[in-house]
This record gives sequence, C-alpha cells and structure tokens, in this order.
Amino acid sequence: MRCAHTVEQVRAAESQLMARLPEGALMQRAATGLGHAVAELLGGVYGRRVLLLVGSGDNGGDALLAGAMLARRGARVEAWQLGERWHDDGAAALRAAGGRCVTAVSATATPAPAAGGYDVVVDGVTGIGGRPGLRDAARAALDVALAAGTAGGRPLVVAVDTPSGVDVETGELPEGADHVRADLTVTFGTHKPVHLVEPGASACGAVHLVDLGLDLPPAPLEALQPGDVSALLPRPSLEAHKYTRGVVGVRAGSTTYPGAALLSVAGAASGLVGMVRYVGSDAVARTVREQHPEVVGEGRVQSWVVGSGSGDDAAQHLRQAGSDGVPVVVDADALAHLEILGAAEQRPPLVLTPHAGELARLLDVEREQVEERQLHHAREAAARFGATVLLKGPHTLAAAPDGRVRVTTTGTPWLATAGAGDVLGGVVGALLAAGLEPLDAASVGSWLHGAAATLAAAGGPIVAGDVARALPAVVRGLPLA
Ligand SMILES: NC(=O)C1=CN([C@@H]2O[C@H](COP(=O)(O)OP(=O)(O)OC[C@H]3O[C@@H](n4cnc5c(N)ncnc54)[C@H](O)[C@@H]3O)[C@@H](O)[C@H]2O)[C@@H](O)CC1
Ligand SMILES: Nc1ncnc2c1ncn2[C@@H]1O[C@H](COP(=O)(O)OP(=O)(O)O)[C@@H](O)[C@H]1O
Ligand SMILES: [K+]
Repeated sequence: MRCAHTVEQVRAAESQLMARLPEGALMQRAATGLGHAVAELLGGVYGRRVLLLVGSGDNGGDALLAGAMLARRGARVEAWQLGERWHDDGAAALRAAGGRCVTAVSATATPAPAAGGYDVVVDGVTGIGGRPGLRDAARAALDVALAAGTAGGRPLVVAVDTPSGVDVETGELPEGADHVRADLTVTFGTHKPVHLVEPGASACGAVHLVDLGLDLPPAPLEALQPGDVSALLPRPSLEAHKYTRGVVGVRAGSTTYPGAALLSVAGAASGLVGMVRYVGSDAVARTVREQHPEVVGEGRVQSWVVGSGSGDDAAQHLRQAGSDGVPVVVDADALAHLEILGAAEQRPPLVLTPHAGELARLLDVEREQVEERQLHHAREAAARFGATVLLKGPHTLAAAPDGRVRVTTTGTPWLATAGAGDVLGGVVGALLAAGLEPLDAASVGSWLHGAAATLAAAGGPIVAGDVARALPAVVRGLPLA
C-alpha cells in the first residue's frame, strides 16, 4: 500500500525518531536520498550544473546538504538564499564542498544565472512547513533559473519533499498564486496527500520516496498497489459454484441509451462474479443478451448497478434496486434521486460514482469547486450521504463515510471516453456482489478499470468496451496473493 500521512502525523513520527538519533542524522538521511535521486535523474554528477533555491526552513537544509554531496562529487553547485535566514550548517557544508552561496536574494535582487544555465533546479523553498503560494523572491528566482535553461532546453526541476507553494495536506493549488511544477519530487518518510491527490499530484511529476525508518500510524489516505489488489480480489475457491461467487444485477440503460446497458453489463460480466442479471425493457434486454448470451433476467442478486443511461427511468430503477437491501452502485442519472431511498439509516450500503459535474450537483456547488478541492468534496459527500463516494477523474478518489480515502493511480487520459464510467459501475457492482465491502469494491474496481484502460490503450485510443475486454488480462497479470 502506498500511504499518505498528514503533516501532524509526519512531524510526530519524525520527532520520535529524532529523539533516538544523533542530531542532524535524519536530515542527513533525507539529503543523501535526495542527492542520489538527483544524480540518477541527471545520469551522472561530474560537471553537472545544479541550482538550489533555498528557503528558510529544514526543506532548504535538505537541499543544501544534498547540494554539498553533489558538489563533493564534482557537480557545479550554486545556492540562492530566498528567506531572511537559511540552514547555516547546510550552507557551511556546501561552501566547504566548493559550492557557491548567494545570500539575500529578493524579487528585485535576483542573481545573474550561471552562463549556460543549469541542468537541474532543486526547489528547497518550502516543504511540509510551507503555506500555499510562492513569495515574490521565489517566483522571480524560479523564472530567472528556468529561463536560463541549458543547451538541451529548460532545466529539470526537482522538488524537495513537496513542490513549494502547493497545499501539502489537500493537494489543492493556491488560488491566483503560484507554485512550483516539478519533473521529480523526492519525498521523505512517507507520502503526503499532495503527492496523490489532483490537481497537486500533477505538480509533483514523478514521486520518489526516501525511506527514513519512521514509525507511522495508519494513514488516512492510501493508494492500492498491485499486491494489495491481488490480496483483496475475490477468487473462486475449489468448491465454488456460480451462486457462491455472487450475482450482480444491472438496472441501467433505456430505449434512448441502450449502449449504457451494454457497457454496464460488459463491466459486470468481465468474469469477477458467478452470474450477471439484466433488468430493463424487453427491447434493451434483447440487445444485451445478443451481445452477452451469459446474462440472465430478474432474480436474486447480491448487488445492483443502477443509473447509467437510465434517463427518465432512473428514479424507478433506483427505487426497485434499493428495496432489495443489497449494496447498490448508484451512477449517472440515478444520482439525482437518492432521496427515494429514504433516510440514511434505512438505505442499503451505497457506492456513488459521480464525476466532478455530478458531485457538484449533489453538493450544490460549482464543478470547478469540486475539481479544485477534490479530497474535501469527496469526503464531504461520503459523510453527508453516508455512502462510499467514487469521485471519477484523472486520479479517482474513493471516500468512505468514516473519512478513509483511497486514490487510484492507474489509468490513462485515453480513458476519458464516453461510456467508460458505465463499465466502471459494472465492475464495482461485480466486486460488491463477490463480497467486497464498499470501499474495497470501489477502490479495487477503479484500480482494475484504470489498469485495463492502460493495457488496452497501449499508448493509443480506446473505446469504453475495450476496457471491459482488457480486464481479465489485468487480473491474470496481478502478482500472486
Ligand atoms: N522534521 C524533520 O525531522 C525532517 C524534515 N525534513 C525536511 O524539513 C521540511 C520541513 O521543514 P520546516 O518545518 O522547517 O518547514 P519548511 O522548510 O517547509 O518551511 C518553513 C519555512 O518556510 C517559510 N514559509 C512558509 N510558507 C512560505 C511561503 N509560502 N513562501 C516562502 N516561505 C514560506 C516559513 O516562514 C518557515 O521559515 C520537510 O518538508 C523536509 O523537507 C527532512 O530533513 C527530514 C527530517
Ligand atoms: N484525464 C483522465 N485521465 C484518466 N482517467 C480519466 C480522465 N478523465 C476521465 N477519466 C476516467 O474515465 C471515466 C469516465 O467516466 P464518466 O465521466 O462517468 O464518463 P461516461 O459517463 O461517459 O461513462 C472515469 O473512470 C474517469 O476516472
Ligand atoms: K520544496
């Protein structure tokens, strides 16, 4: 599991460990990991030109100590002091290693960049102690450094712990203010929410974790890895028969949108359960069975998938599905009718699968607000509706009513294609029917869906049906549990 901890959790774990280590040992560990990561990114050290942008806290200290390590190995290292103070031991180490230190850099006194520019700019302005936004001195220094470039184009940007200026705890970006965009972020001890949650995650670039040996509590935010998915995936036992594997029912699609029925069923019928039932108009049911001859009609199920392309039938589909007492995936058109299910205590377990626009309508806010504050709104909806909420997008979030959140890190922008969400609803419904609890069903389903899209796309375009077809191959490729 990839875990992201809060700043408070990180600080508590760090101070516990620091109490047991010689002074400065933890920062040296972080700086050594950072130095190695920069060296690897540059494909070597000797003769490389490195600029450190250094703030007033320990984040700057990490940058200075890593810079000293690179300078000792033959890099040409320069450090610009952006705050009123900086980490004196770090600066002394850099000077001793032959690096150049430029103090008192301000927005109006930015140094001339080295002739030929820099191969890499290391952002050590702020880490977990930073407030969102960049101060003018940092903004001006960054502009000058990036414009200086190299023969090969602009320098690479490596963020120390987090890109400066982002909101570390939420992944939000400061409104109207600037932040660093990194090619690589080297973080320490554990991930922080910004490394996983959009839009901040995109500002981190690739993320490299340096282990510090921290003793950490359970994380409020997680990202499943292939081994986790494999361990959670329901697999048929030797004694299995189709009913023990679970039966998923689909009430989706309509004469206006028969395709949504086909795609929801395609997701549900990708092999994760023993049987799929489809309930809808005769005409749509006929079309579904032509393409999926294994699908049967009405009967007992262990979960329902409702709403994709249900159009005017959405309320009725939801009422019927909700009266069974089994978990329900509520998608698309059905999301507007949650009140039909009565008070939260009377409802069956629900997985809501809105995209940002649908979640905005549910919460009566603007779509942009949801996109800007994804973690906040996913958690808010999960708590308000007492349901697991799968907020779909580039880094889909699965939020449980108890506050736990899982981020999906699989997927490809090629997945932004009509009907992909219908397939996802079917996959999540199948996993619920197979016995997973809602947060596991939502997060495992979303992980498999993203991985199937990446496999099917292979760098090129796909349609929604390709995702369902690729899903069995993703399951086959999982590591053994
Ligand atoms: N706490 C620890 O034990 C460890 C911390 N480490 C490093 O230390 C960092 C945290 O250090 P600090 O707590 O000193 O905090 P930071 O270095 O992240 O930032 C705090 C400083 O930045 C200034 N600042 C805040 N917001 C700003 C903004 N928007 N623009 C410009 N300046 C701003 C503050 O006035 C303060 O002086 C971590 O991110 C990590 O890089 C690592 O060395 C590992 C060990
Ligand atoms: N930029 C993106 N990168 C990766 N995945 C994306 C991106 N945009 C959308 N997706 C995924 O594509 C799917 C789209 O679903 P949805 O919005 O419900 O579309 P539809 O209603 O047409 O099926 C979701 O799984 C979502 O997470
Ligand atoms: K930083």
